[in-house]
Amino acid sequence: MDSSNGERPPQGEDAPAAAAGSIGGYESLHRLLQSNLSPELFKEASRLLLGLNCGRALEAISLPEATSALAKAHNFDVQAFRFDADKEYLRQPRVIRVGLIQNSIAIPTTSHFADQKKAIMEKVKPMIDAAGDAGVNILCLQEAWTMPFAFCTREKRWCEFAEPVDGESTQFLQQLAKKYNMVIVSPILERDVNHGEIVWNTAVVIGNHGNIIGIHRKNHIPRVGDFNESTYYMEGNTGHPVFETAYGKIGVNICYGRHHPLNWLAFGLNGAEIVFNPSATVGELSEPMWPIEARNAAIANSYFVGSINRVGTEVFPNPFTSGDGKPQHADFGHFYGSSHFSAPDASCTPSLSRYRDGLMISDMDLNLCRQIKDKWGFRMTARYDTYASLLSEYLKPDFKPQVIVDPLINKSA
Ligand SMILES: NC(=O)NCCC(=O)O
Repeated sequence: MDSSNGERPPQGEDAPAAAAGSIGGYESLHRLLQSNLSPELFKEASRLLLGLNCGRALEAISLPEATSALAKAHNFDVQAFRFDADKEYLRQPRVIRVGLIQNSIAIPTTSHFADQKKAIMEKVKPMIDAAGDAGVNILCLQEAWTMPFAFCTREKRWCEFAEPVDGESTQFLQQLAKKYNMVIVSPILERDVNHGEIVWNTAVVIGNHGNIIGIHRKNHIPRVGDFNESTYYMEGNTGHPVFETAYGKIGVNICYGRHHPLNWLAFGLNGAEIVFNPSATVGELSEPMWPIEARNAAIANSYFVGSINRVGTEVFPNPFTSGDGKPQHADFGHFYGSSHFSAPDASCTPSLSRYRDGLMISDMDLNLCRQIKDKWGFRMTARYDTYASLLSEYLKPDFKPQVIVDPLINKSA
């Protein structure tokens, strides 16, 4: 199974020199296995790693020539797959096409801020065009896509990248949303002009008519490693909205929210059929978690998840520390890309490149969500009443954990 429609650089030993961020010269674990295992063993490994959809390996789908040509001209990875659902007697299939874009920044972080933003927008534009040419219905960009992920620095000057909800990047995407009849989820640094000009980490959801459907603000703000984001913005105040779009019901769980199962649950309870997880995270911190958390959320909540992570290493003008004893440094480490989709039936796509820009496309029959709810009954068997009473007790200052102590605990045998 190789779904690459773009021009792929040589892999493994054929790679001229292992590209920074590659896995020994390979763009992804999937491609490493594909190149080094026999076809039979690769099939078995893929079955175990990616699961099966309707009893079969996920099929790659072919894309229009225009999409492949853009991928080749702008050197981005493009992959495309199809999640099926069973045929139903009473409902028609609800197949939609969904896209995820991952990218590196375009010019050094020392450049003029206006130039940096412009260069990123110019870089991402052909990828959005490629998605539009491929007939993508819903597209999601990465977290804070208009800027370098400068929150490691704690320097306040990066707040200048913040924009009002209807600002420059939204206007840019509104035109494209209209042109391609596409819903676009745009995660930005938001400047809340009506509330003291404070800053939020926000996803703007743009409808396929170019209208702003609404926003969601990141619920969980990290305080881990160099992710010093609490210096810039507070925990979001928008709850867990689900946006009913022309193509399906979507939610946005921004980055660090993926470590919180109740955050995922809340989007599910509000009826999401797809939850996007636009992220910015680095290999040393989170890579072992990356393929697990989103996939688990898709399984536990019977919805699709689209996971997106930026790529590359962003070096900042001034070195910084984060109070963790590490020597001062000027970058976060490598953002490992690896964007992918997970489905409610536990299947998932391979990941995009670990170091190149990329566009992941997947067709998905949203009927799968209810079919999996009916099959596994997770909603029916959940004990929301007991969780709710535990949580309300837990919130009380005099909460006592329900622990039953073995009266013989200190008695020698
Ligand atoms: N952007 C962000 O919230 N990153 C935190 C690190 C992580 O969750 O892996």
